[in-house]
Amino acid sequence: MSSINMVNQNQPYRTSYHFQPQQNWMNDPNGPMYYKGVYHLFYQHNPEAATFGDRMVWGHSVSYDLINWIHLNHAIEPSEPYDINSCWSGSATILEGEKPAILYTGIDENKHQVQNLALPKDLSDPFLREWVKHPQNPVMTPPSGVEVDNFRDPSTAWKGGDRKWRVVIGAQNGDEGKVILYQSDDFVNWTVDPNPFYASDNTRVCECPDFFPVSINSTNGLDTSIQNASVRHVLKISYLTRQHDYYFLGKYVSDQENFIPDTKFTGTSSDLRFDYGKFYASKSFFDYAKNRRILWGWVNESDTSQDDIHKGWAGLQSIPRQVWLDKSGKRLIQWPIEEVEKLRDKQITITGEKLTTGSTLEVSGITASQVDVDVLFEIPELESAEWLDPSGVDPELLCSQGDASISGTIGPFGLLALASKDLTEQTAVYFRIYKALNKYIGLMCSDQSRSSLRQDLDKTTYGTFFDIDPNVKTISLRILIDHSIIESFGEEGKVCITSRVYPSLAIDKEANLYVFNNGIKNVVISKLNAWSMKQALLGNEGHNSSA
Ligand SMILES: OC[C@H]1O[C@@](CO)(OC[C@@]2(O[C@H]3O[C@H](CO)[C@@H](O)[C@H](O)[C@H]3O)O[C@H](CO)[C@@H](O)[C@@H]2O)[C@@H](O)[C@@H]1O
Repeated sequence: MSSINMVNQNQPYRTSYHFQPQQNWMNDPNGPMYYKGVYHLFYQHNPEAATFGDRMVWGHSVSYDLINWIHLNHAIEPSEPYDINSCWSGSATILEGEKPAILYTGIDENKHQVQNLALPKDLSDPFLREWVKHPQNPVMTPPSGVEVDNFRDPSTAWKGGDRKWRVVIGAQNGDEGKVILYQSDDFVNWTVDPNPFYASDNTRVCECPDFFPVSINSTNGLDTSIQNASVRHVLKISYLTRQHDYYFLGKYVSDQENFIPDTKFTGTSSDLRFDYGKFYASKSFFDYAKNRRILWGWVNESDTSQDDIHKGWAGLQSIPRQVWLDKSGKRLIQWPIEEVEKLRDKQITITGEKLTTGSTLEVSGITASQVDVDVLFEIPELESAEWLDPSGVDPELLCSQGDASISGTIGPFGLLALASKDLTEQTAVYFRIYKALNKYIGLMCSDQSRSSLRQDLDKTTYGTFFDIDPNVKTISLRILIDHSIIESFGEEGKVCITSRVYPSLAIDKEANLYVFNNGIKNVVISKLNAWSMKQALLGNEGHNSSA
């Protein structure tokens, strides 16, 4: 077994079970799919440097379980006039006869954005190592009313009732952001629909649109082409100007090419997001091996570009998340795929522990820099929650104004992740509970302000509201900690917050984990399980090495 990871020497911030290339820059997940027993992840990669580059390629890795990965050669690289200045994001579609196809954005010789088609050279190779660019490329060029340098990121295609293929592409015209629809009989010749599939004023370009159906009565995923009256659809847009992934639930009528979102984009905290921290340019795929829809997202850096150059790498992918429609029909639920649990090692359990005001309890005996924690808090005195009218209140601002040390009636309570022994460094992921008109609401915060003694980092505090079921009087929190990333899932995946942190003291064995309650009222740890996490395997073909 040879170690081939060139940049993993003395690197406390490199992850153990989150996907990253061996070195250099990575951004968007591209073309995830399942083919002949193998999961494929392609990704935006600059093989030359730890910064975004002007010759972006499609990195390619394969896995049997979405956790342990084998790195392959680049799948798609600039080579032709239609992609000579970069191969940008795109998606995979499985065509009839189980034939995968990739549509990707090429930056052409004039720096215009065009869409290109690539097909596998050898369908009998489950790793799909080689890809052939189609002779008719580019298969789409910027249509009228779309800026030539803002026409990108084709989605996975789906079939309508008329058996024609459809695909959506992100675009911009002036201040207007657009998602435009193309149709094709053969996947090569595409016709633009004159009406935008979706448009939003004052947003500028809609990057990486993703469009998929969700079941109204099951957590199972659905094939992107499903034709069924009892499904809802999700349109996700990555708004460049905000650097967040927003989604809209709605109704799709394929014969009218019409998507009717339940809500409009407001630019306020009431818009639905996959994640209220760092999570961008996400992409989902239907895993027909396990009948589920899986979502990947790019989690970018909070350290400086100079730091990235020094480390020799930048950018992570989230743990793949299974995604389905909440019973309320009003939002999506996301949960780390079950396979991540294979990495669980030593386990610590705490049950029935009362947390009085000001208490801090260490969760010892696990590797706190590399851990999966699942905790259920009981709130015995829910009725005593403070009053809050959430309308017009920005939850992120609320989280940053009152940090984890400031008492409320119920909360703040939660976890202190990647904390130093003296608590001068800590990332607090916590809740506050409020009473609103006819309901209780939770505020979930991830406070990075004390995550590091270093000053030159992005330490933005994140936050979001969610509804609480008053009959249950419990709140759950699952967090995946992996050296420089913390992925937090509140209330069984109703709300997610991902952060990147670069502690200077709380690294490796010096990292600690605590449960705390700074609220006036007691809360109870109904059950806490924490597992040290093993390293995932990540290596080049023919080699094995740890992530
Ligand atoms: O890799 C290109 C694909 O990535 C997307 C979405 O993430 O566009 C990314 C984008 O931003 C990159 O460049 C910025 C510098 O120009 C840099 O600050 C950022 O960190 C990079 O991710 O690339 C273009 C061009 O630079 C910019 O407009 C985008 O925001 C996707 O749309 C592309 O297909």
